[in-house]
Amino acid sequence: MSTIEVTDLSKSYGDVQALDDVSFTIPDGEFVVLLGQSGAGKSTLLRCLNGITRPTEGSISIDGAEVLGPRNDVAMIFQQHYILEQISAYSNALTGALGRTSFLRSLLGRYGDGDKREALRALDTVGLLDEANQRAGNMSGGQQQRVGIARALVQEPSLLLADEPVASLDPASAETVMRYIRDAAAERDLTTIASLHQVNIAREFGERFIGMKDGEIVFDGYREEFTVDVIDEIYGDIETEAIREERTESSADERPAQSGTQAHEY
Ligand SMILES: Nc1ncnc2c1ncn2[C@@H]1O[C@H](COP(=O)(O)OP(=O)(O)OP(=O)(O)O)[C@@H](O)[C@H]1O
Repeated sequence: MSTIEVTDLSKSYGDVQALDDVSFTIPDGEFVVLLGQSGAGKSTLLRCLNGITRPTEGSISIDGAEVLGPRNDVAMIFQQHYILEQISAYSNALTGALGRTSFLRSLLGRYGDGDKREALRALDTVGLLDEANQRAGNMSGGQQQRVGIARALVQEPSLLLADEPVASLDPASAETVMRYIRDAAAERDLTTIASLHQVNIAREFGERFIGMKDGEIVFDGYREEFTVDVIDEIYGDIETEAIREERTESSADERPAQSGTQAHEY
């Protein structure tokens, strides 16, 4: 649980302006979804937030302390979960405690009792307690991603970042994984920022939405303000054309109650 303050953040790679004067504040425990077309700057922003990438200008602070490099209290979930396939789900989850375990102890697999309890609690949070001893390589893509979430939770972060965490999953698994991320964040009152490219999933799980385009923030608001027009602004007409067409058809049809269900999702 942390307050995040991003102030006048810019990042350029040579001539490419990946982030352009980005500022926002996220209060304790908020669940924020980051949206934008490919190349909008989402990953760059997340990498700056976890200290992997140094901004060209501006600053980020977590609970008043400036981010100057990678921190143990910031955990990241990736599209590729990078779990170790040869070992169990439980052992994978335990590696989240590496940051607070001496090299020798981790080499010998001697984690503290508190860390072991935390690994089991995290596996329980993501619905994998019964599969704790299963070899990670034998699990489905969605389960492996949930192991990655458990590992991030064992890190005991105060900020959870997720970069396209469900992009490589089928729609049903994507929903399941997002539900576990959201529930884990709620259970631990964990400030969370997740970048997503599926608008439907973003709408379903987001509390606050930050829309990016060409490195700038073009929208920052809550569910009730996150309208089809806003989605147009973020993505151009591509994502919403079908929805608008459905709406036009259903009103011409004078049978709105039987129109396509997707239109009601927006
Ligand atoms: N290491 C890098 N070196 C050079 N250019 C980079 C680097 N990382 C990102 N960029 C550029 O910065 C811009 C923003 O990229 P970024 O990956 O942050 O966008 P994104 O919104 O996360 O896109 P995607 O959804 O495709 O991952 C793009 O033009 C990208 O090519």
